[in-house]
Amino acid sequence: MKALKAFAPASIGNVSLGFDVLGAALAPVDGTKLGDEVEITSAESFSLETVGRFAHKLPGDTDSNIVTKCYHYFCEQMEKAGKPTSPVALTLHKNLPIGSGLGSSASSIVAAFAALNAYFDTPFDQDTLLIMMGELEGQISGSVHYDNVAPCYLGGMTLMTGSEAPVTLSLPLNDDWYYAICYSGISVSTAAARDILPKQVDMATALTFGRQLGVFVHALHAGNFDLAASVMKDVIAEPYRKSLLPGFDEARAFSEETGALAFGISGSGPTVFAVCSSKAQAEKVAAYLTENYIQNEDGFSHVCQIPSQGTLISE
Ligand SMILES: Nc1ncnc2c1ncn2[C@@H]1O[C@H](COP(=O)(O)OP(=O)(O)O)[C@@H](O)[C@H]1O
Ligand SMILES: N[C@@H](CCOP(=O)(O)O)C(=O)O
Repeated sequence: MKALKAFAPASIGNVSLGFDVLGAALAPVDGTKLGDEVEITSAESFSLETVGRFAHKLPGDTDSNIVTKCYHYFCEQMEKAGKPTSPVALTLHKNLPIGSGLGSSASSIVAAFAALNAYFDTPFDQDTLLIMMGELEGQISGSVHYDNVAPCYLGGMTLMTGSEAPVTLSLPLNDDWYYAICYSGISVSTAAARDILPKQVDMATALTFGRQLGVFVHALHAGNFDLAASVMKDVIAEPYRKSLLPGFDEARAFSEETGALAFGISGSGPTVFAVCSSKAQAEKVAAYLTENYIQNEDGFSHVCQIPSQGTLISE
């Protein structure tokens, strides 16, 4: 019987300065597997089983699970392409909290599509699959954005092109940066956190956004990481979203006092991240966040780096 699994890591959407166009995969340095996993095997009829730490927070009915929607969408696309499918049994290991800002829905979507594509002998190329992933992410959050699905699938830090081929570009990574991340334990709906944003930005904000993104990309390619860090500021979403995040200003203040290079909201929150120039500094910020930013037993902190590996397929 054919069987395989796909692990898809957590990710930071926006990375502060790139609303909807910049994202980064995350891997805890202690080896914790932070991400969802989908197992796939042949079956008489389609089924989805959900297990894992956050499975109990998923919608009760299988049809509402985004993984089921991925399966049906994948089969439709296969039919359009004149390729055969067969029923499969899926198991979703829901390890990421929902509404966390860690790309939880993206992780399930990417793991599902990657598992299906591998199981059916790679009928779709990378860009086609990314477009399918973005479509499903859009169904959940209210608008198509690739800043979680792209790094989750491909790894690294990815910049969206706005084009269909390639959908995304990989940016150079700084191996010396460590990311202290902390999920507070509360849930923030991405769709709701998008709804509170103004539909238009003023000229000054647009100019700052464009300048920062241009400088950031240049600085990474030039290996000038201090310059890159200096423009990691969110002028689009943070001013509106931080009101949803108890303890955000205090956490930023501590992070800055400790010498962190940048601090911001991961995706639509409540997870926050600090970019640190050493592992020891990231550990110090993570310890503060654990003590002061976590609100309940669902919360957690990790010291992470950005892995160059995204989704991993294994037997
Ligand atoms: N496999 C899944 N993983 C995450 N969310 C799912 C899944 N299936 C369905 N959902 C629903 O999709 C929505 C995801 O909310 P969202 O705020 O976008 O989460 P996140 O920001 O963590 O991706 C929730 O209403 C959740 O119940
Ligand atoms: N660019 C999106 C990212 C949402 O990330 P999530 O992890 O909160 O789903 C946004 O900022 O709305």
